[in-house]
Amino acid sequence: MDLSESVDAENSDLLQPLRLQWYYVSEEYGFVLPEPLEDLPPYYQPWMEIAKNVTELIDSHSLRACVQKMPLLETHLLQGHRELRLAHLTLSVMTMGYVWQEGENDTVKVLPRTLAVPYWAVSQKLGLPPILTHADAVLANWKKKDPQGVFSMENLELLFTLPGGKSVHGFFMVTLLVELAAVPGIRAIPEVINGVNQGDVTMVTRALESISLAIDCMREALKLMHVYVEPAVFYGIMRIYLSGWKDNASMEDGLVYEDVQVEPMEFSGGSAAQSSLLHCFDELLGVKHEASSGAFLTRMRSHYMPPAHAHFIQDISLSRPSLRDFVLDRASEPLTSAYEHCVAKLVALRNYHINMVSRFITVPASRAKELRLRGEGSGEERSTIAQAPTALEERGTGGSGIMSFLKTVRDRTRGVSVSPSTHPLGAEVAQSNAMAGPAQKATTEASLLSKVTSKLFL
Ligand code: HEM
Repeated sequence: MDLSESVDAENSDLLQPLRLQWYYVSEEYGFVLPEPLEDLPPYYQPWMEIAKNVTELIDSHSLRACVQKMPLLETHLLQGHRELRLAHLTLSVMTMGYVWQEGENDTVKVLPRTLAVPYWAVSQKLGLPPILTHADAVLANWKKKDPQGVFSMENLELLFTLPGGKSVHGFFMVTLLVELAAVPGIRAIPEVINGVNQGDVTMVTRALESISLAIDCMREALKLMHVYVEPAVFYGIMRIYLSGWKDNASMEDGLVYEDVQVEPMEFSGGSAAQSSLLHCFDELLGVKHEASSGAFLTRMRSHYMPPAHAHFIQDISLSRPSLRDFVLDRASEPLTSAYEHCVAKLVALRNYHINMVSRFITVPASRAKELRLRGEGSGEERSTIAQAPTALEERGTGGSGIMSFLKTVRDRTRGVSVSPSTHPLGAEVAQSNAMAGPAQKATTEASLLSKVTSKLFL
């Protein structure tokens, strides 16, 4: 069975012990695609040649012309899941470049058939949308320079890049390290569910302890974003290439995929909201999201993740009795404390992320506004922040109203606590609330790296 197919009913019967391999989740890599292919068969070289040179072609304003001259290739020669994932990534990189080559003021209404037809076919086979997703840009876009070496920023390379130089490598590879840091927590999920089914309090308690440790490691890995990504470059240059054509004022009508469908289609841009990690932890802990943020997250899950991973999340949500009910029912102090730690760590992670979004989006957005109003700024600012698309100013790449969305999601996470007034990690949560961007700047790269790599077992 392929990762793109849904898990069969027999396997997903939760009376059997839950296993990661049913859902193509790796014990070693979690949701990350193990050892992605680097090249397609020779027939697909026209795609590879353009996709490998996308940034240069954008710089010289010639990507659109190249794509229009590209031959229309068949997709039936693509074999197996990894070839399809590489094809999707290749076509996604070309599409984002094609649409946004001239910035927000000269977008296109039609994606030419040379790109649209194979892109649609590959997307259908994978169950992914025809736009760059987290599953492409992060999960399937990596290579170790030294295959025997560790997963570290220095030893990781992107297969494909987009405009933004080193910050693009930083953004995708730090996100990859967050995915990898979560793996022990993902491995512990079946233990929690199977432990609850067997009424084994000790097993559930231990598995929850692994999960809270893994969430801590995710937060440590996330800190590297401040070291490897320039906020001005992220905001002014990179962000547009991640953005989509749904709820986007500069592409109000969406995009016509030529020879696929006459009517335009709308798709959200790439975002780590499409990562399966937090969806899994939310479902396990019983976090119930508020209507509109919940609808956004459900849309990300249903349409922007590999289907087998979305199925895993769904099966976690369906497991009965729920973990939270089990914790309340058993009233065991170590079990309750382990559950509360997970909730608190997840709140702390979301708080950290909110502060990061403020540094990478809110602050540069207000500077960009100021520059536009006053027409000032250094040469560097004019070549980065000042270029930022105005349509994305207050919206996430997925089109959401960023801060209120993120805070609502964080508050709902906090709300799942079984003893909110006596939060065991109240102080830690409060501290992470107070840690705004500049404070983190003071943390040296060396100390961050040593902390993270010492926990990155891989
Ligand atoms: C510079 C780095 C980052 C920025 C600026 C950023 C920005 C955003 C924005 C604007 C949203 C709102 C939804 C959307 O627009 O798609 C979002 C959501 C989200 N992001 Fe990030 N993000 C960053 C890195 C990461 C990383 C590394 C992860 C971890 C894998 C992550 C995980 C999430 C999750 C899970 C959501 C959904 C909301 C939630 O569950 O709390 N983000 N992010």
